[in-house]
Amino acid sequence: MIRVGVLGARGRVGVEVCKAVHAAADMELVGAVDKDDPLELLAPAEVVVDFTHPDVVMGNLEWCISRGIHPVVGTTGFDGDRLERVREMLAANPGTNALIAPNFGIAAVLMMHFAQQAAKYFESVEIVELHHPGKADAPSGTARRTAELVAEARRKAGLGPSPDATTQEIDGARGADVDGVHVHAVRLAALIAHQEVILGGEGEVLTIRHDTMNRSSFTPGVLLGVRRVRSLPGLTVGLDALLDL
Ligand SMILES: NC(=O)C1=CN([C@@H]2O[C@H](COP(=O)(O)OP(=O)(O)OC[C@H]3O[C@@H](n4cnc5c(N)ncnc54)[C@H](OP(=O)(O)O)[C@@H]3O)[C@@H](O)[C@H]2O)C=CC1
Ligand SMILES: O=C(O)C1=N[C@H](C(=O)O)C[C@H](O)C1
Repeated sequence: MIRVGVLGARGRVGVEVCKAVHAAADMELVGAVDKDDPLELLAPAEVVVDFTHPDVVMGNLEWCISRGIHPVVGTTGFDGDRLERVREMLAANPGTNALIAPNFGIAAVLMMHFAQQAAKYFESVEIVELHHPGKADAPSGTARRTAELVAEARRKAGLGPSPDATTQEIDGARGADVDGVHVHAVRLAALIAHQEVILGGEGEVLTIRHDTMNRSSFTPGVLLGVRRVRSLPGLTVGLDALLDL
């Protein structure tokens, strides 16, 4: 049995993760912690799943890693600096591993992978992510990671920036520039999490779209991460590394 703790246990995703861990035959839910609960409740855990908030996740990681607990992190807001700090924490605590994935949905991971594969064939690419209005970070972690993957593929293919003649603009009209890829963030009541990667070439447009229909969609990926994190040395970023793509 894997002893699992959950941080953000009363949140939109945390509730689903607790249910999934509880139902898994090879896992025991040993601690379910939310805001203002003592982290010490997680002390019996081997693996802690974090779906909290970008403002608090680094402190949670420090607490877990310094105790030899392997974190599986869905919370977003990670940039290169944050990932480097996690690597340093892990280096100071050998034998402890961490998995940080901007999206645990299998279809979402495939959408990112397909976008990366397609990128080299198109002159233009932009990303539109659409989320519920309760989301703290923009652009989403998924959009940020997709933009990085697409940008890497374009660089490898020798492609320059997507063509764009804009010389006059209201601030933000062209979205955020993530590694040279324009990313647009929509926040709208009734949505959960959605993304379109729009690729344009010679007389053709390819749209790769992903829709999250409910938050239980994240749990198979989270459980896979919980099962694997103890044997993945150091820091693993993205669920794709576990999916034999
Ligand atoms: N990687 C992935 O697949 C996915 C990632 N996410 C990300 O996960 C994060 C959480 O999303 P979501 O569940 O929608 O958010 P919610 O706000 O619904 O849940 C977060 C929960 O964490 C609690 N919390 C806040 N601070 C702490 C703390 N210090 N310790 C413990 N719990 C705390 C919140 O309490 P309170 O409300 O009182 O502040 C809340 O109950 C976001 O960053 C989101 O982008 C979301 C979906 C999928
Ligand atoms: O906040 C959310 O809801 C989600 N966050 C993640 C992200 O920022 O990419 C994953 C998914 O989009 C849902």
